Amino acid sequence: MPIPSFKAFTLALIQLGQVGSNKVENLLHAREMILKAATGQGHTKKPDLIVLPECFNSPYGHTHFPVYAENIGYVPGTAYDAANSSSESVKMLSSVAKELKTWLIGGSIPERDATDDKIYNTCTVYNPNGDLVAMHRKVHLFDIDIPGKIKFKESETLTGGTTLNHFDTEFARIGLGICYDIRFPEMAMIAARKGCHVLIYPGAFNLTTGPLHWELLQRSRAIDNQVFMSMCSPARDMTAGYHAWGHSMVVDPMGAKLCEAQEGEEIVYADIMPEVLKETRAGIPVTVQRRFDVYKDVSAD
Ligand SMILES: O=C(O)CCC(=O)C(=O)O
Repeated sequence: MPIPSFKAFTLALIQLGQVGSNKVENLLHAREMILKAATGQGHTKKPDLIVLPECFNSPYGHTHFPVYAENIGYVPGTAYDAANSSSESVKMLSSVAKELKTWLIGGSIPERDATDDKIYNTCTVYNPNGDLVAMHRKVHLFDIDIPGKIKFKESETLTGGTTLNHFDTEFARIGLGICYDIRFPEMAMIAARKGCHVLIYPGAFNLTTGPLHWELLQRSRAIDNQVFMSMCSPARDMTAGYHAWGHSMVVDPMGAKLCEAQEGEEIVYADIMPEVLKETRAGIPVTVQRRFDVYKDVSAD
């Protein structure tokens, strides 16, 4: 597929709050917030692409994933009827994308694959006709144990995805990842070498790793690859079982922050300007200075 030419566009990140145990309410609230984000809320431009956070329809926790998991049944490259999907979340996302005529990254949801009964942490993407055009299953599962601070083991109920994914819009090629995927620079590197201009990872860091790593990792991936990088988090809820860091943000190819949410429910916007990518790559030409004669291109598949 030819890489689309990179044009200016506006990105909206929904740092979603009120994600509780009632899925119907979670979906209704997410829909309301997508409608709100689409108005632009006084930002200079209305958004072309709206993003939800990781696990937006269910509480975050490995015991919840099997309970909230939905069958999606999307096979990339084949026809898929999102309006009549067996997934309630897919139906809602598809219909609101179509209603608003917007691109939409549906954060992530727990997905049960009917063919192998495995559960994945899955991001789906919709075009302005409401078609489901891309899907990413979190590749790297969040299994960490920092004594006295945080222990989390997604692999107790989830399986890691096995594919890397991006999608094309009329304004950019966009690479996908989910949360912990950002700690693996190879993934971002491969996406950038495949021509992605922007990388978007719904995520939900925590109060231990968030303060030190959330921003640093995004700025690092942006600078490594001279791309725009963004992560969209749920709002922090201290009554929930998992305390998300928040601070959804967009970083430009120089590593400068274009916008950042605080901890609560909030929608933030960023204007993505292709000149910044072009100027960064011209001024600091690392993309053409690589020494693959000295070391291998580790991003090559
Ligand atoms: O990498 C981290 O510190 C947090 C990752 C995480 O929360 C996740 O993958 O859901």
